[in-house]
Amino acid sequence: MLPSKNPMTDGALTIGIVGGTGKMGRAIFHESLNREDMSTSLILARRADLLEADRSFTAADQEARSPIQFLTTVDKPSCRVMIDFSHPSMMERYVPALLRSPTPLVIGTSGVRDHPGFAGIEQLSRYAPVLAATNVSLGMSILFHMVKEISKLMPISYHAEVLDIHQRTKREAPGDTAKKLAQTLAECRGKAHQAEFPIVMNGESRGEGDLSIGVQALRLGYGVGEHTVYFAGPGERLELTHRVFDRSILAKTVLSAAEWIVDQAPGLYDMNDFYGII
Ligand SMILES: NC(=O)C1=CN([C@@H]2O[C@H](COP(=O)(O)OP(=O)(O)OC[C@H]3O[C@@H](n4cnc5c(N)ncnc54)[C@H](OP(=O)(O)O)[C@@H]3O)[C@@H](O)[C@H]2O)C=CC1
Ligand SMILES: O=C(O)C1=N[C@H](C(=O)O)C[C@H](O)C1
Repeated sequence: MLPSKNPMTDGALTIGIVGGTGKMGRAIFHESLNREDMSTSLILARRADLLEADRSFTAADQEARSPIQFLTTVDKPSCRVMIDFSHPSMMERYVPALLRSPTPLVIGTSGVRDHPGFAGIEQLSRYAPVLAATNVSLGMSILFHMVKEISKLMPISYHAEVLDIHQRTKREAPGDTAKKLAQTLAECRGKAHQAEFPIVMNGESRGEGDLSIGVQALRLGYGVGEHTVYFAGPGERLELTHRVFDRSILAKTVLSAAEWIVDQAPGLYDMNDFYGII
């Protein structure tokens, strides 16, 4: 059931944010304040009391067009679309409610596909549209497209590697994007050359003819995210790098994606569907 009408939020898309205390959760919330056509109606966190005590949230709540619910578990989704950038363990705190009242979802949290809770997300996608986005950047969707095309042209003898650089505090190492880049390389190179390209982590020593694709992660500093795909052969190396400089760009894209997903039919979507990239 959708939330009841409120004259202050009529016409505005109400969003719920999972992981309100996190870097992305905060960025999404603050971007939503710049959108006349959106309103945050609920924020889910492990410690909802911390959010209520946080002046940046309470001040915004007072100015908001309608009150924000600060929750540790969702019983009934008081939002038109839910947005999750948090930790896979958070799924159990809101997915049952979304299944009871089918609600569109944008989920960008790393590691969710390897978590048992993802079965609930797949179930939800039978009744509501779900966007599961490993990486929301346009440049990254284009990089995946380029990697597929280059894999068709690159000789089998050229080595391919992936480097993932993120802020020191990022939990996953390597992250989902790096793993997916390596999987895409393995599949596309495998198809082009009718051969097996195993994926290895942490750059163990390998022979020249070894076809494996290495994935390395550096966790340092305070930036956002950077991924490089390397192809190296005799006397040359091709490097394709994607860098994100500003988390607010990611947050703006997430809000556009939330706006898009509510108009889709039930199903499981990815960022290529949003950007229209084949
Ligand atoms: N798809 C994409 O394009 C992007 C995806 N991401 C992904 O989104 C997620 C959040 O990123 P970011 O905001 O930078 O991360 P932060 O570490 O800043 O925030 C993590 C959030 O998850 C919550 N959380 C709940 N349970 C746990 C737990 N067991 N361990 C750790 N955190 C927990 C934290 O709550 P508490 O405050 O209580 O610890 C916090 O709200 C990550 O998985 C990241 O990889 C990030 C950027 C872009
Ligand atoms: O934690 C982050 O910041 C990011 N995580 C995602 C990942 O590792 O795939 C996407 C992006 O790189 C930002």
